Amino acid sequence: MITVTDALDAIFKLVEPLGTEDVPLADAAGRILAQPVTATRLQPPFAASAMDGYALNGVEADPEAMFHVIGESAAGHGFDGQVGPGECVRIFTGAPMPDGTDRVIIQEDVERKGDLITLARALDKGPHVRPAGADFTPGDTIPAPRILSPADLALAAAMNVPALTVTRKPVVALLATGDELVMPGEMPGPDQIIASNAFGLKALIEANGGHARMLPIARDNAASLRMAFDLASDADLIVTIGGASVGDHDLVGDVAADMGMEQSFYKVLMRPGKPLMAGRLGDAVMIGLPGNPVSSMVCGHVFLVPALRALLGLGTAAAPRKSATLAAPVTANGPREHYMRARVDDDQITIFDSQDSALLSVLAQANALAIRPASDPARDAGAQLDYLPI
Ligand SMILES: Nc1nc2c(c(=O)[nH]1)N[C@H]1C(S)=C(S)[C@@H](COP(=O)(O)OP(=O)(O)OC[C@H]3O[C@@H](n4cnc5c(N)ncnc54)[C@H](O)[C@@H]3O)O[C@H]1N2
Ligand code: MOO
Repeated sequence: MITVTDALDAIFKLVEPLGTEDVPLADAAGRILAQPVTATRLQPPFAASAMDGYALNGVEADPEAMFHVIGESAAGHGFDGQVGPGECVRIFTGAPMPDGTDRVIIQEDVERKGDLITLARALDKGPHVRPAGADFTPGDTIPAPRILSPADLALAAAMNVPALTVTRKPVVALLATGDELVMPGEMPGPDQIIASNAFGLKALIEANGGHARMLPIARDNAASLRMAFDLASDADLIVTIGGASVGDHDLVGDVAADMGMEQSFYKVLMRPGKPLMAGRLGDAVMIGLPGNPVSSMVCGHVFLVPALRALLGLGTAAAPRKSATLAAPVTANGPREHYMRARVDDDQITIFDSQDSALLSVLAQANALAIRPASDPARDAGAQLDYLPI
């Protein structure tokens, strides 16, 4: 058995960042920017008013001074002329500042009669002008790689870049295995249960930039498993669920090996998740998850999400950990790194009593996986403990 760190490194060795594609801005949210975006223009492209009011030369802006209104500058329709001493231009937010002006007096500080304005005795500070290029100038970039946020897309749009080069979405084939499984909504036989794992994993994959494709459930025989593997041959990542352990009906490893899977490792010093396997099958990376529902989700957080990030060109790093204060003492841990369902509230971590890897209800209450290192000694309440937010 290998450690979690060695298993993750072995998975990273199997994974290469995927190629790129161009997508329109409107479809780019959450995608991974693969090439930096570079501005070729100024924003704003001219000095612009930040308020509705009157543009004038700031040195003349004395309390109660009077000015002639000689024109108007609105957003999309600037004022072409020159503004001289004693003159001003009616101006609106976003409009170009006319030549000869450098300050906007907000209209609340102005009394207007016909074409004459009088400034108030006490003036708002101003100048309420956004200099040309205040937001960005040619050559400014949105660096890559990054997960495109709503703000990034608005910025790229302002830079007049209509399409972005992003990393192709990893296609993940999810292959549930087991004679006991039926799909949600079907009528299970007396010895059957509902296939749940692929739904949690699909959500996890898609929240992390992948495209998950659920294959039909494979039965516990070689022919059915082979057929399912064949359906997965175009995937970047094949994720099997179940059939990974040592029982007579656990055939995933054998069938994959018969189909040419080059195994990288099998069995990891962790709890839950011990029977994890990984390797290369044709052009795809294969990760074989244990079938116990919580084991498959824990391995999803610990291995699948970092593998997706590596495929997306976001680097090779373990899922980021945080730390919190133990709310209650814990006993010594065994020889496997233990990922324990827990809740973190106000920086206090409470580990649930029940840690059976079949209990999804406990997972659904958890917002963290507390991490007990292998052979970690007993710890008192108040000690710090690492966890993965989930
Ligand atoms: N003698 C030993 N037995 C077991 C060992 C061991 O080391 N020696 N390891 C145990 C551990 S740890 C795990 S984890 C399980 C993993 O076994 P498999 O990967 O072979 O999983 P299955 O036997 O197929 O299923 C286990 C459990 O999970 C249910 N399951 C499977 N797939 C799904 C699904 N898609 N949705 C919902 N539930 C699923 C399945 O019905 C079983 O109850 O092996 C231990 N045994
Ligand atoms: O490792 Mo199993 O995944 O403990 O339940």
